[in-house]
Amino acid sequence: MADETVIETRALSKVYRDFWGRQKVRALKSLDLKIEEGEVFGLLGPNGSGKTTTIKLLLGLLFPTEGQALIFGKEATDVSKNERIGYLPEESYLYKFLNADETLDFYGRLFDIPPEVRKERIEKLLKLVKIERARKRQLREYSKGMTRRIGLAQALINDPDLILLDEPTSGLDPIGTREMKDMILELKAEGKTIVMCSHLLADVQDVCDRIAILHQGELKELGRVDSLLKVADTTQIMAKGLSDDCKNELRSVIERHQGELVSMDNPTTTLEDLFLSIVRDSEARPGRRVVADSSDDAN
Ligand SMILES: Nc1ncnc2c1ncn2[C@@H]1O[C@H](COP(=O)(O)OP(=O)(O)OP(=O)(O)O)[C@@H](O)[C@H]1O
Repeated sequence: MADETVIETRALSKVYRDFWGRQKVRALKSLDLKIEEGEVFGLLGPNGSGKTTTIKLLLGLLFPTEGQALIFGKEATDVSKNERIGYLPEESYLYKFLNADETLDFYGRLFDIPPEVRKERIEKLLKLVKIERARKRQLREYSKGMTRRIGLAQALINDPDLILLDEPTSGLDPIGTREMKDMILELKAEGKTIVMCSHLLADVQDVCDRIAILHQGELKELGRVDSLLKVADTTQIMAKGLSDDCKNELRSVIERHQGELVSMDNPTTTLEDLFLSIVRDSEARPGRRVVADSSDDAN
């Protein structure tokens, strides 16, 4: 990793002006950022914090008011860098009367990809986004999850080295979300660099190596997810098959060493894992139902 700096911003700033050129909003204030090859990078922040503005500046869709945005060492406004970029906007505007094959073929032609390479790439992408079986259906019949997946395939048609994803999991159910996260990790394993912005913090935590948190156009935090989330002065031990005697002994060892036992519990799984295992189980054993037990009801 870290062979090439894919994105570098230097004091990148954006002021939106109104029709008469008067200053309206300082959307981004002096952003300094470096994103290296092979990273999955998350851009976080509340509504209006400057995430979309940053993405648009990186894509060269907006001109900075001050500062610089460099992509693969070139100015973001240099169109030649577009060949190495894939972009999934929050809403994909694809032609609803084309099917998946036709859609990918259309975008492949826009990039001047030779027919043989195009054919091979379309096969690979339909497999990656798992819509091979629906490839001949018009996009207007697609569910939200399928629409998001074909949007991703479209963003990848030029085999980009850098992929920008705007809210990749928004509106997806937990299964669609898990699949999208797995696809992001697959792309990372292929060596792609990925920048995503999202409000869904658990999704960001699952896939991102590093994050930046923006607030009111300013960078407030930047770092590796694992180190930012590490609770420095607490030790977690996970063990299986401990007897009550052993647990008591552990308690007294901690006491003897002047430590404070915060908890000694059975760990809980995540709601995502629980949901996915229930759906998988239901697919494997259709017709099985849970009869509500009054003790499980909320009081
Ligand atoms: N074209 C524009 N003209 C004027 N102001 C704009 C324009 N686009 C965005 N803004 C303002 O710039 C600020 C940053 O907006 P931006 O869309 O970058 O935020 P965001 O973090 O992507 O928000 P969200 O999470 O809601 O998508 C906001 O105050 C917004 O109102």
